[in-house]
Amino acid sequence: MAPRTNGVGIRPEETRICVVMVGLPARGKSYIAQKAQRYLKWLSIPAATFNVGNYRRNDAPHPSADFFDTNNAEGERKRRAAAEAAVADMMKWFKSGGVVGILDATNSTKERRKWVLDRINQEGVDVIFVESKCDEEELIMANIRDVKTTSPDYQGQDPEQAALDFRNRIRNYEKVYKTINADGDEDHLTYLKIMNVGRQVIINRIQDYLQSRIVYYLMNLHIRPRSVWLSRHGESMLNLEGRIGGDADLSHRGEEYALKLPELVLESSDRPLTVWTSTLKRTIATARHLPKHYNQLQWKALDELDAGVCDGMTYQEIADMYPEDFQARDEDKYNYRYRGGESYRDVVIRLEPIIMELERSEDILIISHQAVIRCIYAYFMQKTQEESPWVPVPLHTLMKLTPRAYGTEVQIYKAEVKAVSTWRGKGSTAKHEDPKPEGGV
Ligand SMILES: O=P(O)(O)OC[C@H]1O[C@@](CO)(OP(=O)(O)O)[C@@H](O)[C@@H]1O
Repeated sequence: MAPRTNGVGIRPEETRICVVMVGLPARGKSYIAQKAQRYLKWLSIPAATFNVGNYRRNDAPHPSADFFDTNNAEGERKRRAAAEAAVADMMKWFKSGGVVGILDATNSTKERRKWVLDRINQEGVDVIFVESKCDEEELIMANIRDVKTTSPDYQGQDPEQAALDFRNRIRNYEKVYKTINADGDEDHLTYLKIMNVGRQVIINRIQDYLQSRIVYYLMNLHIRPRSVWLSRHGESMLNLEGRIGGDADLSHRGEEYALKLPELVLESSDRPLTVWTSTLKRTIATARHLPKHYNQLQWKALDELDAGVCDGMTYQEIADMYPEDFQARDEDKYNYRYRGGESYRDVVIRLEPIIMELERSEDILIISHQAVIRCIYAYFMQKTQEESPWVPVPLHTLMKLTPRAYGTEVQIYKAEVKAVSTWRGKGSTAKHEDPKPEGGV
């Protein structure tokens, strides 16, 4: 049999990349590492982050700033041992099928980068350095406040003291920090240098497909404050009948939701949003009462999962006509592809440009469909492929997702307009049933 890709163009058994983060503390490295990991896993590329700080904490849980002074021999030894332990674990993880390992540490000297490169190359793994360089005081201060005062290093300490100590720690790093290729003798390295979170980027010797995809994704990230709003369309005529797919109009209650939506949006935001809908009537109709000055854009990629030959059927009709398919879908809902239609995996792949554009943009409201919203929600909330196709996404509910340093905050706004439930539990052929309490929104 010909070798198969995992649907996103890579052959996992032939690819192993280590992304080595570089940069002073409080430059958003962990944020970048966490985002990259989440994105890759969402695309079914096995990815994991190895945070050297976590290894160092085993040996030095609450170090003060002078621990990080390069003249402190004991500190130096412990920091080096932590880096070694993280790299060793990553190598074990690669042997168990890992594809992209992310080494989250400062790696801020040439010597350390040389050591990391030699150590990792010797195992046959490619290295790409990703440096986050930032000299905007405001961004750095926000990072100090946001992340470091909640860091386990400063647990139980006065936040003001913690911030002061943390600034001294940064000073110690600054004494020895060398940006990549500052002296022109690191030109052989594969690297991406991101300045002031995307304002300027330098790319050097990026080699293959997966590396360029990672770089492309990271180039699109920004950390300006913003949120993403998600809503399904208002209840449709087919929802009322428990029929899937189609291109139906809104029901009477669906129209009511469309009228209520501007109010819900204004309650959740004081800035104008850009609205993205699918190309289907029910999402366009749901968006039509939003303020005229909101830009609107229709995306084919936001259309509902294509149910192929089952389009327009009820779950009962599918179970009667295609019993094996009905069962196969329940057994592996993420991978099951409707005859002549799509799987959740297919939807994720077609949503990739949406995610890329979302990362580049600021406040966006997406009005789409049950399966599509589940996939976008899974990206932000790190839902697994087993969980995501079953997440309840009720009608007439607006969700606001706000990316934070270590995850995504969710706020829910419910319009008080009744609607049927379109959630379906495993094995069930009910037209409408209440979602099980676990998970979802
Ligand atoms: O994957 P499941 O759970 O079947 O949910 C997807 C289904 O949700 C529905 C409603 O049942 O979405 P939508 O409300 O956008 O029409 C179907 O069209 C779609 O096939």
